[in-house]
Amino acid sequence: MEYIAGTADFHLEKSAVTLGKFDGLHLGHQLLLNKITEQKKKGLKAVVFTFFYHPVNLLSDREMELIYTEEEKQHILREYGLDVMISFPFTEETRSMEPEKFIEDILIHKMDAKYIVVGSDFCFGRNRRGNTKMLQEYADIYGYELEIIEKKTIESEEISSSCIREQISKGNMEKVTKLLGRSFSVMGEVLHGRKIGRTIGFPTTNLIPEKQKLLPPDGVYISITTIDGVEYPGITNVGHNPTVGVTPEKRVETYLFDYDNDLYGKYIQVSFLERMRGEEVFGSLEELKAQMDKDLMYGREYFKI
Ligand SMILES: Cc1cc2nc3c(=O)[nH]c(=O)nc-3n(C[C@H](O)[C@H](O)[C@H](O)COP(=O)(O)O)c2cc1C
Ligand SMILES: Nc1ncnc2c1ncn2[C@@H]1O[C@H](COP(=O)(O)OP(=O)(O)OP(=O)(O)O)[C@@H](O)[C@H]1O
Repeated sequence: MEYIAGTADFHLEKSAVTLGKFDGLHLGHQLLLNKITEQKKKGLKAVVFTFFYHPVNLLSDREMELIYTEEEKQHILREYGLDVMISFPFTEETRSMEPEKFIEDILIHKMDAKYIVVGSDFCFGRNRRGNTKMLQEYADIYGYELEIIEKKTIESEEISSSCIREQISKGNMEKVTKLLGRSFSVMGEVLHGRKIGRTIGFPTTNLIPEKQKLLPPDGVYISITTIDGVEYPGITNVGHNPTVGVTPEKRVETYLFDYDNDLYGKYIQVSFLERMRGEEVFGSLEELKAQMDKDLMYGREYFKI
């Protein structure tokens, strides 16, 4: 998959495009992604057009937390069979672009769009004036086919990135899995920890997620870790390890059942299945170990292993 980021200087030929923020790549988004990958049969390139936001949201000045980082999004889109991911700079200039100009300059001239699919509430351009009606009006003029998808719902609730972010923040991981159509995960390179874990019989893989990455509340989770395409069950702690001295950054630490190879430097994916408990401060390492033994038993029962 080609990744075009941070530049408005690109040119594609014959593309099938979907547009939006696509944070989470949830079940609703997947409907659109399936539509554009279907167009590959007709010789079109499957392209996802997203905006790259600065860590600080231009509109609210608050730091935005995202379900997936840019890098994670790329991994998932590659798995879905996309040809191109565009991460277009979201600047003052882009934000104030008239929607007609966006269609002409970006969709037609830069992307040569022959097929466009968006959700029914999709808005774009200055003051979000561009919408599906406008895209339809220009379809014949520029010769593209437009498909509009009704918002996907689950139990009469609309699926959106914002509602998924809310559920992640509450630690409702089973609900998150339902809405995403896959478990929420953190991907990254395994870093060296303080090597205390192994002294109490719990060696762990350490990930330090980017600041922008939204995480579920600190605590312990049932997890599955994917390493080189193979899935390993385990239990994961999210937090600052207060018992052994608070770490400066938040960590995602996983104890894998029945795995004892060296993982330092490997790129892994840790998926969160169920929240077990909050992160606690124990009086000693022995007390922490006793609780981790209980976590381990619960985890083994969960996976029936
Ligand atoms: C399943 C699990 C549960 C954990 N629970 C806690 C906890 O409740 N409180 C805490 O301070 N640390 C907790 N930790 C983190 C441990 O403090 C940490 O794994 C240990 O200090 C080893 O860190 P190291 O990898 O840097 O050596 C937990 C870790 C795991 C894997
Ligand atoms: N539930 C859904 N069903 C079908 N299409 C959707 C759904 N949610 C979003 N889309 C479409 O997917 C594209 C990307 O959506 P986008 O990520 O911008 O919005 P969102 O998922 O609703 O997130 P937010 O909650 O931040 O508004 C848009 O074309 C949008 O209309």
